[in-house]
Amino acid sequence: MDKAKVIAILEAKKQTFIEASDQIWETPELRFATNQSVEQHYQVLMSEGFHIKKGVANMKNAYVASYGTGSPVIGILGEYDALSNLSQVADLAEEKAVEIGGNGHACGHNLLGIGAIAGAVGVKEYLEETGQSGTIKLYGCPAEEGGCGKSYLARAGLFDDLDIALSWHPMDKTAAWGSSSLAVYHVDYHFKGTAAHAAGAPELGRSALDAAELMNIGVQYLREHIIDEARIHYAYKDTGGRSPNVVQASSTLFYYIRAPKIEQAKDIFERVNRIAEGAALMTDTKLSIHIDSACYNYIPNKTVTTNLHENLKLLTPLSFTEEEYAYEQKYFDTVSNQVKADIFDYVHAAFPDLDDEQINQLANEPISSPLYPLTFSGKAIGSTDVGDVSWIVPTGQVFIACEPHGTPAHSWQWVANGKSSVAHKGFMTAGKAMALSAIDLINNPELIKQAKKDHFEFLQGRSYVCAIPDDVMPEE
Ligand SMILES: Nc1ccc(C(=O)N[C@@H](CCC(=O)O)C(=O)O)cc1
Repeated sequence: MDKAKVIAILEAKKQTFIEASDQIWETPELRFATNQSVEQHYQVLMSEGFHIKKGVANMKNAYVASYGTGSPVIGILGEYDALSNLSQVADLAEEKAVEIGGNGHACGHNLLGIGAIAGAVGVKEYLEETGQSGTIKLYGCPAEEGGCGKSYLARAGLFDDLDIALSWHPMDKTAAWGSSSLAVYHVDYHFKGTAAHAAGAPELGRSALDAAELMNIGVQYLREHIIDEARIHYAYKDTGGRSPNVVQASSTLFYYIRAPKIEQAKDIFERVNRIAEGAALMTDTKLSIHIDSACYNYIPNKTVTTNLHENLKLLTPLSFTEEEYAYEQKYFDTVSNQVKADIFDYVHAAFPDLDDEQINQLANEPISSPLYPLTFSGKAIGSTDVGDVSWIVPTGQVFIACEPHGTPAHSWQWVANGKSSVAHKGFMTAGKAMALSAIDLINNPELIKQAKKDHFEFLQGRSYVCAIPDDVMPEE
């Protein structure tokens, strides 16, 4: 069975995938609470004859679906969680919530998970028809956003029997993913004070809200004295209530502490802890620190990533209809001139042989069509729990342009675009790329051997130890 046939089989199933992806878009769920979203996955996987193990690694909405027998064992990683406060009307080119304060699929995980399923189905069809030895395992991973679901799967050893892992992410450009990501610690800082009448007896109150504010100020001073690449952000989970006339007796801050390497993130985490202790001392409150989750930096495997790049060559440049270009144009019009200028520079750097007119043409596409050259440098984008997987097994990923050019992840534009035909094309391209690579890997044991060699060279004797303490369990 050749690659063209796998592509044709996937195209024939496109409508089923679209319905599941759109349905997940309609019910955006956070972190581990992806109850309805995972059901959409189960329906498709059951109808495709996968064997599904539900509720793995203490996460009721995590699963491993497999098909086939024997080696090699190829894993594909899927996600389906959304983000809070990013509700947005579909197909609308201005910011407008469906439900104010509601959740939204602003990172495209409705597409990500279904693209992963498409990839796994492509491999299944191939194994079925050729009768070759090989197992495809699809991992249903909740809580990529701020929960590190895959780190829990990793801690439970669920990736240990894989030869290779593959994944993808929606993006505004298409490329094999050769850059790293930031390691991150997610930490709750909880302060406990004493309530008292804020006018009548303030001297008897000890303010946990003051402690939280002082901690944030302390961290603000820390930022100058850490490495440039580090990132520290916070959200208030509890401000101690809505009554100014009560000295607030509790507060909780949720911090993300990020750096290129896990050891660097840990070092900064420990410095932030000392600032929190200082804030507790200053306010005479009690502090408790709780690691919510953590994940490693991503290590792109050279052999696997290069193979994905070769397969992307077969699937690019992406082609879109006039209607699709017009549809994406309305979002592209919301992008600032500064960002557009940055895109010009980016295209110029990636394709140095093009003249200005050609660069302008590519830079002004409302949805990006070309395959970008493969590089193993480049700035780390955010964090991802795929990082943990990449320390255990050689891992490769692709970015597929399915989002409006120049718009960032976690934006209303990504939510609005999430049920468009461009978005659907994107997950189909991703599924095909992963299926084709898996097929190459199944047919070329040498590739897998080389990928493992790269992996062990990178590790240099280090081994993966999950950064989440053993007693921390996934929490909704
Ligand atoms: N290709 C991508 C991979 C991850 C992300 C992303 O935004 N991840 C979240 C992960 C949050 C986390 O768990 O730390 C982030 O960085 O804030 C964005 C694009």
